[in-house]
Amino acid sequence: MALTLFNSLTRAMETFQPIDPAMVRLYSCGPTVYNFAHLGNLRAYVFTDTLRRTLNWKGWPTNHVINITDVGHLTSDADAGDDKMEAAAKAQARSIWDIAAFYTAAFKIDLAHLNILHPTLWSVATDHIQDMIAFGRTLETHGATYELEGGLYFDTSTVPDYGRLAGARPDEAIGRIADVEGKRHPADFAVWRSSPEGAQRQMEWQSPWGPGAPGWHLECSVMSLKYLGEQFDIHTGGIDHREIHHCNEIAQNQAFTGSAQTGANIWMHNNFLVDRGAKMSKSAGGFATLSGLIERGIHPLAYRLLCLSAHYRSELEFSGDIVAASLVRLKRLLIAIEQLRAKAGDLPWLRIVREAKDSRGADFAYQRSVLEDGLDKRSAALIARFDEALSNDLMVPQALPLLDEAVADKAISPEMRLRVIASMDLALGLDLLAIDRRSLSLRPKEAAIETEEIEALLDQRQAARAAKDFAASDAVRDRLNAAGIEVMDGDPLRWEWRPILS
Ligand SMILES: Nc1ncnc2c1ncn2[C@@H]1O[C@H](COP(=O)(O)OP(=O)(O)OP(=O)(O)O)[C@@H](O)[C@H]1O
Ligand SMILES: [Zn+2]
Repeated sequence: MALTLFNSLTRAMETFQPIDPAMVRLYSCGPTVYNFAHLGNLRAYVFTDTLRRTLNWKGWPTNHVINITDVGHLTSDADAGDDKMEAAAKAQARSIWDIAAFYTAAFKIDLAHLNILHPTLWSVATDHIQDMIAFGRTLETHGATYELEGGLYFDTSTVPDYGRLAGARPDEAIGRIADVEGKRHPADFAVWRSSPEGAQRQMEWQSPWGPGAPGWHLECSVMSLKYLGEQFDIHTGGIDHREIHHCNEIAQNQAFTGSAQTGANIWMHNNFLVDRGAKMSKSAGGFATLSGLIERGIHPLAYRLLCLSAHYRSELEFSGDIVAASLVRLKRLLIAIEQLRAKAGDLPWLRIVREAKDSRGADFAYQRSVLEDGLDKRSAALIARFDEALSNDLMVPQALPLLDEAVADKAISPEMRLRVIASMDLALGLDLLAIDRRSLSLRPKEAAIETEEIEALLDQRQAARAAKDFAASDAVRDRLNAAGIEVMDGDPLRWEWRPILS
């Protein structure tokens, strides 16, 4: 089935046609590593991972590059303020290199918790300074820049359709500030920022424009070009990047190549995770992190499931209750899968499912051929409907219920149902055959009770209810509540509990 994707550039659904079907080239804007990623940032990478897994599931190998921004991202995307890395280093009295190494490692741990596959390549901005300088020189020789005291600036009037991605009219300033003396147009931006006279930055390099550091937009243009070529298939990022960062990348790409090509055929943007109770911003501080969720007893894959429950182009609301509900949904799924596994016996194909985790961009054709070989008609129909949902601009919320259908369809043998689930999970990444209900039950750090005790009390409560001793069953519930555990009874599969989050 053809894959249709929404292209932010044309604002239309397009049939995906890879430039080279033997290797789809995909670039994702990576994190700025000056702090822990917040849950909103991580939604962007669950989206990217779902896209990449979908491509692999549909038979395309991907060369997937994610960058690490360890220099150049200013506190305002609109080209003003301090470098986020410099500011964090100052605030924490640590070296930038320390900060970058620490938060890069923390980011990769978050991704592993979310079962996000490693890209083919991590590219670190500070490893590419000379490439960036060379790129800037070319922009200069192509007449796309001008020099100011603050550094080398890109002249946005030199590209004919500047801001097309943002959907802005050429006479609109797209919310820029013109506080840099001599800037010709508010939208012009720094390609290279010179170090201010007398003030040495922790991170600075010699350049034809004096000592300084690259602009944030330059990094992505340079690294995508270096590893994926002048025109590649798909570029991803959060919706906030559509307005400035990606417009500027495109402008640089066009000035560099001297063509109207934007750098990527398809530009895709995930919408935001919003928390009505708190600001989802690294710079603002006080944000929700994945490790924070884990400490409160929420398994990270419950957060992944929450991300998958909304289409990537819709806003997704976050709250303690919503993610706790997602944990219950995942638990129910795992209980049902456990029961299927008990009936199915040995699953010799599990090994290849595990190995898919190290794929680094390889397609899943082999894994799928093993899993789907000899499927009966009903199972094949489920897979076909799953394919249809994913192929419709990654309509994962419509694909998820098919997992439940696969679990429940008694007309299909348990072993075959499990193979269908395993194939679907290659694209969904919920790790359904690697974790079980028990591994999902993380005891909240603050909880005054051990998991075994919770389970034992639940059994007691179930027995009391069966014996119609409601006073005893209520007493157990109250005890659990007091320890920060909410009891959900009446579940036909098994009584459950979840941490009280709000
Ligand atoms: N609330 C959110 N929901 C979804 N994606 C988001 C959200 N906030 C940021 N993103 C995306 O997360 C990715 C990583 O962003 P990055 O590390 O550059 O964050 P940042 O801009 O420094 O953080 P912040 O803006 O929160 O201070 C980007 O693709 C960005 O668009
Ligand atoms: Zn970028």
